[in-house]
Amino acid sequence: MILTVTPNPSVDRTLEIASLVRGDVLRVHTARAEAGGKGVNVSRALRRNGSPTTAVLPIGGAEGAELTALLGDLPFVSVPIGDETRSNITVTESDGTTTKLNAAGPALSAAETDELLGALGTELARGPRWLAAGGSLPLGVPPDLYVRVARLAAEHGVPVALDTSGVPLEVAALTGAFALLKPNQEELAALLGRELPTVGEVVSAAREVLSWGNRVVLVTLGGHGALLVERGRTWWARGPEVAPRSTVGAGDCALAGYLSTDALSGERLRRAVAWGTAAVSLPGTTVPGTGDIAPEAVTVVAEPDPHWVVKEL
Ligand SMILES: Nc1ncnc2c1ncn2[C@@H]1O[C@H](COP(=O)(O)OP(=O)(O)OP(=O)(O)O)[C@@H](O)[C@H]1O
Ligand SMILES: O=P(O)(O)OC[C@@]1(O)O[C@H](CO)[C@@H](O)[C@@H]1O
Repeated sequence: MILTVTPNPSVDRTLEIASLVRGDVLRVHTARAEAGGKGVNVSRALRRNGSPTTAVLPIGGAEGAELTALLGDLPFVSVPIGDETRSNITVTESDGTTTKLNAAGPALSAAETDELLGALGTELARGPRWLAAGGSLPLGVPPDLYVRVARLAAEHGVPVALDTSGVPLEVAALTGAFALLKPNQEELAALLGRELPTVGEVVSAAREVLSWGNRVVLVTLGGHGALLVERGRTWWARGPEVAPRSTVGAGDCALAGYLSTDALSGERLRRAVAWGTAAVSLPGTTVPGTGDIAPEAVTVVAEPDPHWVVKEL
């Protein structure tokens, strides 16, 4: 079983339009609402592919009631909060451009934060294979929440995969307490404070993160696939070119794909990229099922050429 925790989940509202013109009245041709937030998406992707999972999350207000309904048959444990769960807006254009407007979200009191950790502790005691924690933190929650999450998981011997950004990532990564960190290229660049335009530069940044004590870094590179960096070993995997429909949640699906198997590293990376690639072809925050995912179409290279360019400057 894979447990996930999402301190700041959302109702993801997606508006599909022809093209975005600032200041105009634009016609929406499709509108959808899905359960969102990074851990929630990891759970949704695992569930859709038959892997047992439970999501832990705070839920409040009318948006929270809608989120609960949108979770459908996903096993979850929710902690009631006084403030309202957020809605995040995505605008996708017909050329595949995705624009996202993420709300700050509710404020959580210290007692609500403790209740969330309490609920997580109860689920950790059931002995999940992994805990995947992810996303921004709600207002009022100290930036070291993921450090507390890692400590709690360590008490139960559960490895933690973390996907967050900004200060919570910096604070967490520096403790070196994570079995896996999943930054995208931008998040890793922000963490290290430098641009990472080539495979070699991404790999040395990831190695720096490993030197703090973390065990594995999975760097997602958008259309360039993903790099898996372990101590002394690196793999790069890329999927076939696809016409993106919405990139929202692709990183979460990649993480779910990685966690879904105990295969050897290169194969786990292949699965991550296959799940991520499948996600971008689907609208909104829709997660792919087995019919969408094509691991055989993914190329995996061990010890890739460090000179390959993965970001134009
Ligand atoms: N334009 C694209 N074309 C093909 N595959 C893509 C594209 N964008 C993303 N992917 C696939 O999805 C994976 C995750 O993408 P990305 O690096 O954008 O994650 P992310 O920024 O963490 O996403 P999010 O935060 O929205 O979940 C990539 O490793 C790749 O396999
Ligand atoms: O604001 P955060 O917590 O950083 O990100 C939230 C979010 O953008 O992440 C998911 C995609 O990864 C979406 O479902 C959700 O809206």
